[in-house]
Amino acid sequence: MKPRVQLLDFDAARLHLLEQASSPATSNHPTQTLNLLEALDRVLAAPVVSPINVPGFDNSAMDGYALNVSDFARLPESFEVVQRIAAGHTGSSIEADTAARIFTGAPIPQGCNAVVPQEHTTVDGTEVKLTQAIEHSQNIRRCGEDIRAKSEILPAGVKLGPQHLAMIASIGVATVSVYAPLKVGVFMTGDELTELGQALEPGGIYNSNRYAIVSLLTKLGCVVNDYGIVRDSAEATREAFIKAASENDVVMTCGGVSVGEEDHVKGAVQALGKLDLWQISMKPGKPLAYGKVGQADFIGLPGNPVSAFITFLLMARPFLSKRMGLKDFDLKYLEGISGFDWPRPDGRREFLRVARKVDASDQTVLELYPNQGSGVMSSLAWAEGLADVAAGTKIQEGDALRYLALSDLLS
Ligand SMILES: Nc1nc2c(c(=O)[nH]1)N[C@H]1C(S)=C(S)[C@@H](COP(=O)(O)OP(=O)(O)OC[C@H]3O[C@@H](n4cnc5c(N)ncnc54)[C@H](O)[C@@H]3O)O[C@H]1N2
Ligand code: MOO
Repeated sequence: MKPRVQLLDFDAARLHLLEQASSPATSNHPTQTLNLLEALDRVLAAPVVSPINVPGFDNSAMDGYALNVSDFARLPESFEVVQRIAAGHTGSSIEADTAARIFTGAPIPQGCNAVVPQEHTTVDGTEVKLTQAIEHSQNIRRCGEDIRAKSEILPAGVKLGPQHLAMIASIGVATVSVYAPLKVGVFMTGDELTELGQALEPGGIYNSNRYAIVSLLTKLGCVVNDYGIVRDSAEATREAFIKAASENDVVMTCGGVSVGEEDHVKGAVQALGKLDLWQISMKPGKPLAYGKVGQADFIGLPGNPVSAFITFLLMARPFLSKRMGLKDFDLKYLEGISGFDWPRPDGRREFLRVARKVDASDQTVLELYPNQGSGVMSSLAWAEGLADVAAGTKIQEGDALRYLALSDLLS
């Protein structure tokens, strides 16, 4: 009998994988200069420094009256309105105990030390009376209170979302330096795989993982080169690797990493490069493999559809994110409570497909999908999270349970 293979600890394998992920700054990955709207979802390659203050001048936060109050302890009966300042226009200095009609965003005139919203006033001709107490500096947005000139507003490694683009636009910067996307060559292995549009032969299945992996990579911001289906032969697998490794930063395969004699992926990697990791204590996803083929990183996902998806999210995604230069690449756990019993745990760490409910005391209760099989994609389509159950650990309803939100993993 062959000795039982020692599986690699999930965290140790994950950390090892992350250590192998060279950041684009150290690997001289090319950068691009893009206009802001083209840079959505791209990774900043250099910090953004503001040339200006934002706001660029003290301005009103309200439609109302800009006051020059000489003594906040002894307010005059009323203030005379001596000028009108709209946004985009500048006023002139206002004298003690006079006011300017002012609008949101308009520059605060010299002498003004408080703005009252118009709802807190009564107006009689050119006189404005206050109906509520006021404080020094109220409703004045100060120059530079959002962004200081010469300050770094975003570090390298930020994935540019709409909020970042707006912030960069507010300092008048029209272009940013981002990393060129990572090129990932993908192929699926298996004689049973059938492309959509073709009739299924006996024993055939549709190549559904292609749609998972290509879209997961695209969503992450990678350029995907899809090499299609590679038949179960050592030669075809080697040829596919040689081509994909010469044309991409990373080669990702799916299937053919288990122990059967039709599993040619590992052998091809060992022949052409180096197999660094294989067989991890996780369920689903045990046969996940990592290595190098030429200059390219190799990630071998298992063929079972749920295993491929989950190993992508938990292992490949953090690796690729770090490789893409993202500073925020690791898993983010949330706390919940089990809504189920798990009396027969596996010897591997398990990632269970769960949905979230909020109970009467506002706690997140995790409900289990009944079929946790590695081929059951309905479990993932239904799920909102992956509950993390330590190897060999029984769970009882009501126990604390950490989980990863799919909305985060798929963002
Ligand atoms: N004797 C053993 N058998 C298996 C072991 C083991 O340790 N000993 N491990 C099992 C585990 S765990 C997994 S996960 C799978 C993974 O195997 P492979 O990565 O080699 O994948 P395949 O054998 O090629 O396929 C597995 C399964 O997935 C289907 N598949 C494959 N590619 C696709 C695709 N592109 N789209 C949809 N479905 C796909 C394939 O038809 C198989 O049903 O191995 C276990 N076996
Ligand atoms: O690890 Mo496999 O993913 O159990 O089916």
